[in-house]
Amino acid sequence: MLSVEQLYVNYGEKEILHDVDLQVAQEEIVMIVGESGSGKSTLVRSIMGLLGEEGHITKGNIVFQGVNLCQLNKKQYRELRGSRIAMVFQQPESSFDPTQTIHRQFYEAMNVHRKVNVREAEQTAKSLLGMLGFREPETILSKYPFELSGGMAQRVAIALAVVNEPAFLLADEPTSALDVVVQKQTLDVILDMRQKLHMTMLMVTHNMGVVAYMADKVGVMHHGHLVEWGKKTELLKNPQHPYTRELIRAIPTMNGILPQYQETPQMKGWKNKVWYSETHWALMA
Ligand SMILES: Nc1ncnc2c1ncn2[C@@H]1O[C@H](COP(=O)(O)OP(=O)(O)OP(=O)(O)O)[C@@H](O)[C@H]1O
Repeated sequence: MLSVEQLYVNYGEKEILHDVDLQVAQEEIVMIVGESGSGKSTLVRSIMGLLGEEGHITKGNIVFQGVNLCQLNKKQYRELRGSRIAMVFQQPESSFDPTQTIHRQFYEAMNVHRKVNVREAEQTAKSLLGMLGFREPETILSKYPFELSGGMAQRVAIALAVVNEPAFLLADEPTSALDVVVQKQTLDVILDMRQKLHMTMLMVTHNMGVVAYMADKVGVMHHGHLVEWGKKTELLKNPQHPYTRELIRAIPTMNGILPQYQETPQMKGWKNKVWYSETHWALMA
């Protein structure tokens, strides 16, 4: 589905990403962890084609569904964003126009990619918001972004990101600005969306608890290098790189021992999922 091949990225003269290689298969959730400044957001921005004036790919390829994204022009990239690849940001405000109602934002997000009428946009938005657990979606649609709480706004931002049913969703720390309870609800919503819309995902987090909860594969970034890459279960049980060991040791648990995986009935059909009690979750957030 997506393959990052020997990617080197600079901001100006400074090399930020060095020889990054990873593959994301259909419907997989890949999580990228690493300390602040290790290059996680730069990797996501490279995939989205949003490196800005200073940033550029100096070497390597990003291949999505057989197309080399590094060869797209700005117009082609714009067409891809929001339709086949979408993004959820850390701050939900980044996804909204503060001067428009939520309904208008759904309408415009859909209209960029295909002609829809207001009623059709409303129906789609209501159905998505319903899926995301809003009991009265029409009330949400009539609101302005500032009228939503942080947790509500992030769920609406997720709905807006997936309104055109993208094949691939990128998320840069989508829950770190939220409180612990809302964090878990939001992550569950993302898992639910993945299942309902058959999306593939790459998500950045600094939280190993989140990785343990929902990743299939994990990449660990350190000083712009992808120092470890593999299936979550293997990586958590048998980390190879000293930095990964450090990250895992830092997961707070009640007894200081890495929690054991438990297969539960809720996980039926969800390969490699890890279940934690609410208490455990709160401790790890
Ligand atoms: N627009 C920019 N211009 C110049 N340097 C930048 C720019 N954006 C990021 N950098 C630098 O690139 C490096 C990687 O930053 P990046 O934001 O990708 O790291 P990160 O792992 O996402 O960090 P965080 O977890 O704090 O968001 C850092 O040294 C940062 O200072």
